[in-house]
Amino acid sequence: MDTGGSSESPIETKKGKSKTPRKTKDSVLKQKSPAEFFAENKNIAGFDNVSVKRVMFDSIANSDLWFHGYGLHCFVALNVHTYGRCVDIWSYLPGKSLYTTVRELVENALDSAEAISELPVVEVMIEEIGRSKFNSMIGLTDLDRVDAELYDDFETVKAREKRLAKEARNQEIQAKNAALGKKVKEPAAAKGIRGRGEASFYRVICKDNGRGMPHDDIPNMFGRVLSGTKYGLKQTRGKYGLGAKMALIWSKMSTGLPIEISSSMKGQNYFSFCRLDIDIHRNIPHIHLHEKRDNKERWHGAEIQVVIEGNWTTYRSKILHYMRQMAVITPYAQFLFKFVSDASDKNVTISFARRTDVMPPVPPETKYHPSAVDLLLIKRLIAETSKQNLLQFLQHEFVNLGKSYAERLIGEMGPDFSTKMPVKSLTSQQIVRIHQLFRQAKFDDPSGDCLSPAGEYNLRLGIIKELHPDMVATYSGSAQVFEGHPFIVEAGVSVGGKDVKQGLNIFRFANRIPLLFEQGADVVTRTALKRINWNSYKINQTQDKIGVFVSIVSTKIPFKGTGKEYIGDDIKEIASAVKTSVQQCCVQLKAKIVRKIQAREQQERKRNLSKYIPDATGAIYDVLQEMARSHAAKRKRYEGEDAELLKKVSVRSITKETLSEKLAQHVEQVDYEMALEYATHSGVKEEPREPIYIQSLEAEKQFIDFHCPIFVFRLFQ
Ligand SMILES: Nc1ncnc2c1ncn2[C@@H]1O[C@H](COP(=O)(O)OP(=O)(O)OP(=O)(O)O)[C@@H](O)[C@H]1O
Repeated sequence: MDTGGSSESPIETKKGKSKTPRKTKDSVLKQKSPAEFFAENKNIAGFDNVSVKRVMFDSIANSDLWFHGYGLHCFVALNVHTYGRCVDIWSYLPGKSLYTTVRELVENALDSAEAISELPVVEVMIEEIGRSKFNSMIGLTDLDRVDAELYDDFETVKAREKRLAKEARNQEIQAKNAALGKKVKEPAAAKGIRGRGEASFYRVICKDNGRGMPHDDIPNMFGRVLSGTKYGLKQTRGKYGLGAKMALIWSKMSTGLPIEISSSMKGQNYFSFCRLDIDIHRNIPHIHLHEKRDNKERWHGAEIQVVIEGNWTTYRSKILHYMRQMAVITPYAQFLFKFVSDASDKNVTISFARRTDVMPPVPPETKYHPSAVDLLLIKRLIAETSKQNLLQFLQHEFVNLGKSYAERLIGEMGPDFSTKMPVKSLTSQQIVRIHQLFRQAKFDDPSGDCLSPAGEYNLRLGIIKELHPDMVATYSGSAQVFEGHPFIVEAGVSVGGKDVKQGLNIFRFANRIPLLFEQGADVVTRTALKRINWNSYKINQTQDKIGVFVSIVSTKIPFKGTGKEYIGDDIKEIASAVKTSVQQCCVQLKAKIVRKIQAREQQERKRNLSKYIPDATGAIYDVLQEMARSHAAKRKRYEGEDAELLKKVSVRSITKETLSEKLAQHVEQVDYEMALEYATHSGVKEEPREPIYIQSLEAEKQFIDFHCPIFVFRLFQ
């Protein structure tokens, strides 16, 4: 009989004995530790390591280079997209990790200093480590290459010839251009093919003056994924208990080196030193050294040191941009950033000085809002509460739930519930009922008391210091709520400035963290691009240099993903608050812009009018002379007759009307209205105010010579 040999039926051996069915590989149940999961999915935490390189198709298709350059261990896949004659090559190279490591350490440093209300001082150093140095650090002998073709930076004879010919051609073009007096581009440094095996290891050190860590907690804080002190309902930069561990996981994966932590808390006479790595499979710290050392200097804070593979060349500007934006949103902190390399021309030292001692208050921890909890959370709160009965539980574990409202809610829950019933005795169904009611009932919105926004002052200060704009307006909205979580949006809009490109320059901050990636999908970008009618505020969206700064703080920032890169556009409360805040800034700016336009127009008209200064001078001179003549005629009349009256003969006031009339008569293109307007703006009133008694003809001349330039100056200043 044919058994069919189906995979479901036991396999018959030749001797007719049955064998235990062999399970296919993918049906074996496995577990993964959180550390393993994040090691395999580093990209969700911002440790993406895929690089994309666009290459001319022709230049690689028939070339050995293709196979040598990308065909070995670095090659992952050839992207199916072709762009004209180019293809994208996706390769597994250390990418964003250096940036994310710096970011995670800096944010921890700031959280730590702010938690003890200490004005933060954060020092970051990235030291480039060449391959030889790295090898000697790990005790690996530096070997010379034997089989050169084995390496991904190997250049075939053909490829070398081609490159040299191209370089020679370029030089020739440059020389020709120079001879023709054309602009000559700086020749690019002779590239060759840069080996990916060159220096790409970095020691990252971040030191702060924060609160430090308790000695015994350090291993778990750094060696156990998803462990941290920032899980409560509180506005902090950190949230997931992941960042520092990801830096360690990446260091373990790329260099195999452990992380080193030095830390001391205020008043401690020792500091803790801990060197550890992480047991990825068990998600537990693997401690190499953990000891207390003498703290002679009595410093407090932490210094974290980690060695990772990375990419400074590509991420240099992102890292510096991040530090710069951090300085904008944290002007009360002092940052020192250093990049140190063996090639001293690559070294970078930047310090961002503290610009204010005004620090936002430490955000307090708050309780959950009834509309923001789910079933699991209610169960957890019940398990953790110290309150005995249902009424006390509702009153004390949630915000905006007073005694009488809690009693009304319990009444509404049904006959099975009572205020005095022990909260720990609630059944699963009863908890579902509470949850349902929390969803349906009305509650006052949570207040923003638990939030600590950067403050309009700090925002404005940061913008002015970093961008030197021509104009800036800021706005701080009141607390609002999404899904039971309070949030505050603050915004700043600037026009003009240093190093600002034309069009919209968007700066996003969430819980005082600058967000630099995934800009296109972010609520701030979308709002600025699509929902603000810039023209109506007299701002030209494409020509003006516009800075849009939006800072959102909340006990829960609805980031998309754990990488904290952007806030989606799908929460309507946030989208609308962002729009209002930006609009409010624009309204303020519009008033300034209108004033500026008017001043510019007036300036312009004056500039135009200044062409007529000589004519105007003549006209004014005429007016004054006329006055002097009439004065002289009077003098003549009284001379020898009435000495007393003669003494009183004065030069009468010149009025702006007289002046304007004369100007209009004598100055081409200036009519009476215009002259009057100018005379008024220029402050020409009655001149001279007091009668002037001129005793001689010489004095008359002096009067004219003195007053004529004054009028001209007033008119055209
Ligand atoms: N420089 C530091 N000073 C004091 N404590 C620190 C410092 N760095 C880390 N910690 C402690 O280690 C914990 C874990 O840090 P980690 O960066 O892994 O996560 P997190 O900051 O809590 O959250 P997130 O993953 O969102 O950044 C922190 O919650 C904090 O208690």
